Amino acid sequence: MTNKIAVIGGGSWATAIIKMLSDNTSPKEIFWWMRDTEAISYIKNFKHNPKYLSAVEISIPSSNVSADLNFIVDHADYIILNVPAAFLRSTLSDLKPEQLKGKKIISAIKGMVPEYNQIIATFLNENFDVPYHNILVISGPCHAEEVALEKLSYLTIAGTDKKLAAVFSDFLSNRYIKTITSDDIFGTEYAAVLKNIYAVASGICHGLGYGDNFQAVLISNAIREIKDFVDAVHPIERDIKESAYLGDLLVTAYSQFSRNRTFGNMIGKGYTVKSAQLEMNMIAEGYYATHSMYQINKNFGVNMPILSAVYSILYEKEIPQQSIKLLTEKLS
Ligand SMILES: NC(=O)C1=CN([C@@H]2O[C@H](COP(=O)(O)OP(=O)(O)OC[C@H]3O[C@@H](n4cnc5c(N)ncnc54)[C@H](O)[C@@H]3O)[C@@H](O)[C@H]2O)C=CC1
Ligand SMILES: O=C(CO)COP(=O)(O)O
Repeated sequence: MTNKIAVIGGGSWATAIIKMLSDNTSPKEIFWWMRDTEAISYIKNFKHNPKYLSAVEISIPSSNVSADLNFIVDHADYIILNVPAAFLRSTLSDLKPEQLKGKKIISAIKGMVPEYNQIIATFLNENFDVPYHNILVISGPCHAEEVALEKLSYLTIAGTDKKLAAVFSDFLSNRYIKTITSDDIFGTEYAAVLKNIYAVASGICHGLGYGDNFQAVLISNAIREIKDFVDAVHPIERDIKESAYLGDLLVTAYSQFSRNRTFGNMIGKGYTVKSAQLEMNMIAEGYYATHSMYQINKNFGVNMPILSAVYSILYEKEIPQQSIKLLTEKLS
């Protein structure tokens, strides 16, 4: 039986995932949903996504690219969700839970559904009755731009059903993608959400003129905040130095390709949130995640001074210089 895999979303990461799946040799049929009908026509005519990773050649059949979500979902056994988290609820609003019955749903999103302050696995479970054993998460330090360049990258596939994680990871691995499996679906999701916030913090500090010496202190403190939070939310044995946790924090905080760092840098340089968002054609999940995580942490009470500083800048109109100056007194 040929495995049928759908990718939902038309941005950089969705385009990179289409490339990874296409460059993997196991037999499969790939479907692709995106909302932008002009981009779909362009892909059908010229085999490239016009707005995101436009150098990547798209080799899937034209008839498998569509803006009809029902058509794409009904054709697939594996559904990879990859719209930014802020748009997930509206994207899936016409879909009924029965349509996802028995299907394996994989989140490649690193963000929280803002309407519910939920990670994607919980959102799918509570709103679409998808059992946790049918849910996987794709994470790990990996920028879409480097996938386009076929630079060696490692992805972690996390799921409560480790066998399913192994089966799915065999669809993604190829000559430049190595896959690791994990059963820590909640810790992996929360760590991926949090690292975006710390990359925003890193960008803000860079924009304010702090140097590499301070960045190293900031990121050392950030990984401790991540560890304390994920241990509080989902206390299992985990090594926070694994690439899905520490690795993803490092690449997002330091890479030239990071959307979150770029967004933070603009805030540090004095842009308003609105103008920084307008300047980017891409989505910095850390902006939305800061709000959700700040609310969630009211229940857990974990000491997270970096999260609080970023929240005060993005949502309480605090002046970045002042918030970061106060933060520097709390780091060690
Ligand atoms: N880009 C990357 O290297 C990686 C991204 N991710 C995650 O993948 C997810 C998707 O991000 P990217 O592909 O980077 O997005 P992107 O920033 O490249 O593109 C933005 C996407 O959002 C869509 N969009 C914008 N406004 C919308 C609206 N009102 N309704 C619906 N869709 C809208 C655009 O059509 C586009 O598909 C995020 O959760 C991100 O954290 C995860 C790993 C790597
Ligand atoms: O998750 C990512 C890299 O692993 C992408 O991070 P950015 O969204 O900040 O580019």
